[in-house]
Amino acid sequence: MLKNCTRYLSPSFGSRLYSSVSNKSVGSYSGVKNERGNYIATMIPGDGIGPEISQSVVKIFEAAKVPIEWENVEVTPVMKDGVTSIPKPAVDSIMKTKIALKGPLMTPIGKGFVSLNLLLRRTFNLYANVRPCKSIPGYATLYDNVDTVLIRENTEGEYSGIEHEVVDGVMQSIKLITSPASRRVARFAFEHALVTGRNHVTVIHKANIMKLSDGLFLQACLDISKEYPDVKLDSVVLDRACMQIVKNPDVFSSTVMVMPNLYGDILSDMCAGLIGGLGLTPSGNIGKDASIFESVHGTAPDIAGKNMANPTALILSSCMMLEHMNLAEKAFAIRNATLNTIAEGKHLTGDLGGSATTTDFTSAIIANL
Ligand SMILES: NC(=O)C1=CN([C@@H]2O[C@H](COP(=O)(O)OP(=O)(O)OC[C@H]3O[C@@H](n4cnc5c(N)ncnc54)[C@H](O)[C@@H]3O)[C@@H](O)[C@H]2O)C=CC1
Ligand SMILES: O=C(O)CCC(=O)C(=O)O
Repeated sequence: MLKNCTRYLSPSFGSRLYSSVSNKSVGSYSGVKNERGNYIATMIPGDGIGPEISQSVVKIFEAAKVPIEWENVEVTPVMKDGVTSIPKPAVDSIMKTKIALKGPLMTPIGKGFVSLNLLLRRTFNLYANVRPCKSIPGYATLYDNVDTVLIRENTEGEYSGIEHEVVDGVMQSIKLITSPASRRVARFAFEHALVTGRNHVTVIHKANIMKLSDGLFLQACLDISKEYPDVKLDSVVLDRACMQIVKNPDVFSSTVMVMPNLYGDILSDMCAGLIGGLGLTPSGNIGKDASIFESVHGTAPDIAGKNMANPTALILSSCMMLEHMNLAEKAFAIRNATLNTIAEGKHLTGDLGGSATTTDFTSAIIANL
């Protein structure tokens, strides 16, 4: 059922297997090369720092001779029958290519159009959001042993977007949890645990308080675990998990955490903080028919347009994308060059305490390829 798992071992950085599962029924890439021997991938440059960091990936892919041609599309809010939608050229491109790299998209706070990031995930049924977070050798933080893999349900939960005013001064947001969505993300987590050799799944929940919704999520994981007798299952309530991760992240370094949507969003930013910040953490939104890879961070409006952004998170996301496309050698080369550049410490961007520009850092990675 599963392809053999290859661990990508780097002499300097050890295993950093970020790739998603390869079981077709759970989500794998099915694109084909064109007549020039290249795959076509959709590029959504995004807002804020998005165009700067996506340009960095484009340059690195060119230098590394990655067999990919980009199809650039913009994602801006368009109204269709009174509902916010994704522009048709973007939808058509992803339907065709089945794979995309996405810069961050801005969402207005407390008003305005719905999140286009969430809309993309729902439009393509990208039900599992894989967010790995691993300490960067040579970049010292309080911790040198972070190695977490977090899988977030990506289509419902607190992010269903069902909100209304009950009466003046009383608002209600619905947290929607369904058995099918919980079971499919649980199955993804078990498949991921198998292919990465972690062989352990930890459900993060608040079923002590949200007995029905989180209770259903937890039960779905328990049910699916019966199909995976070789994978250990346990569960931890969210608050305790947060305390344990900041006290000793190693506790979670041999398990795959799976959780409802909002918990995954918050915990993954917290994990990013343990290794040096949001400039460093990648993610993959995986679906059966398409997948979109993106940084965990947002548009960083405070530094946008200043050539100051750290492109590492998007570069590592692009490496996850390459692994998903079975281009593991290219992923290995680019990831190593990026991590080597950080470890050398000569061309660090401002978020890591340096003064290099995005373009300086990118050139240093290319020199290290
Ligand atoms: N998946 C996506 O596209 C996401 C989009 N957003 C959106 O982004 C906008 C801004 O959100 P914020 O809350 O300000 O979060 P943010 O992640 O954009 O920024 C938080 C802080 O981290 C820094 N930062 C983030 N990425 C960085 C990078 N690559 N290099 C250096 N520094 C970096 C920023 O400068 C800022 O100080 C909002 O509209 C939000 O809705 C937020 C998170 C994810
Ligand atoms: O869509 C947004 O603006 C924020 C989304 C976000 O933080 C996430 O779910 O990763």
